[in-house]
Amino acid sequence: MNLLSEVRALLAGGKAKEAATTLVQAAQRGHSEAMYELALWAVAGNVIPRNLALAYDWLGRASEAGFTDAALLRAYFTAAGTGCLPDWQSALELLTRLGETSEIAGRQVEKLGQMKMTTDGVPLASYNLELCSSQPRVATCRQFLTAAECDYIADIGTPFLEPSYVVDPNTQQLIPHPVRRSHGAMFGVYTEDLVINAINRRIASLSGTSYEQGEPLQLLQYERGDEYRPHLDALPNEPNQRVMTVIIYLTDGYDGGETKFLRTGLSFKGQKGDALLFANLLPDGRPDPLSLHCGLPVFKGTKMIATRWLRRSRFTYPAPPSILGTLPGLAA
Ligand SMILES: O=C(O)CCC(=O)C(=O)O
Ligand SMILES: [Fe+2]
Repeated sequence: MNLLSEVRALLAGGKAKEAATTLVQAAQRGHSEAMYELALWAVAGNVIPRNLALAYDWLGRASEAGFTDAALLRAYFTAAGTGCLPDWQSALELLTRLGETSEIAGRQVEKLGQMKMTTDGVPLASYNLELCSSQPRVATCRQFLTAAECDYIADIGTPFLEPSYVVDPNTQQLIPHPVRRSHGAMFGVYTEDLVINAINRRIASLSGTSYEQGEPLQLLQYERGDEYRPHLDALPNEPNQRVMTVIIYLTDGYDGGETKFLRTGLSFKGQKGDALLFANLLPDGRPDPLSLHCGLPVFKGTKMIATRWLRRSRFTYPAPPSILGTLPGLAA
């Protein structure tokens, strides 16, 4: 059995401490895959406590040991400021060096080279916003992304698409999502990259928010008959509310599938690359009932969108409770 299989078997057998100890010892011996795995554990936080700085450190060691996946993730962490201070320039340098041998990195470097931004990753763009409605505030920005950028999001996210299901709180079984019939994927910590990060920065600049306020970019795919039934994007009893939503249309040429605000009648169907922005809250911070909207059923073709929900302040997923209280062998 190889080392990671052994670690996983220990974990599955309820021996979390032994699993973590084995992993840490292998990482300390210079086993690059173990270093990478340890970094992933430190991000996930379900076995050992979440520790992003530690994850960043182990990603660094794994990349020095020549592990490309670790180097790619480290470049992204460097750009996003995950476990370190954000440093776009260094991230791009890391990625460019990786691009000499890694096709994935090379493609990212090429895409980034086509974007207008400062050396610090600040987008250099002016946006032509057209107001569609003032209550709720809805605006569009035509050709917010290029066709190539839309294709990139769809390409990178497609392998992660899953049917939209939720866990039934009563039975703990997976059941179809009550509001959405579609396939979805999230660009989280492991799947966001510098290109998606740069797009998220552009979304922040378009919406006048900071990059940190965004939830992970979501990819949604609707085939014939799929839809997003009427809903509010604002969450019940949430102090860090979703103040705004940005939807980018990644495909066009499908029938049906308009985004519709049911209480005002406003309906929008973006062309590939267009963005729709809307406010979800009333001036007093409560969810705005007029922001009730849906994605109407698709009749023909495939609709793909990218959605980013923007919070009032910095958004981070809370760390899950971890099985172990400390990281064996490395605890201070
Ligand atoms: O599919 C659409 O047009 C709407 C999507 C939506 O409401 C959302 O992502 O929050
Ligand atoms: Fe929505």
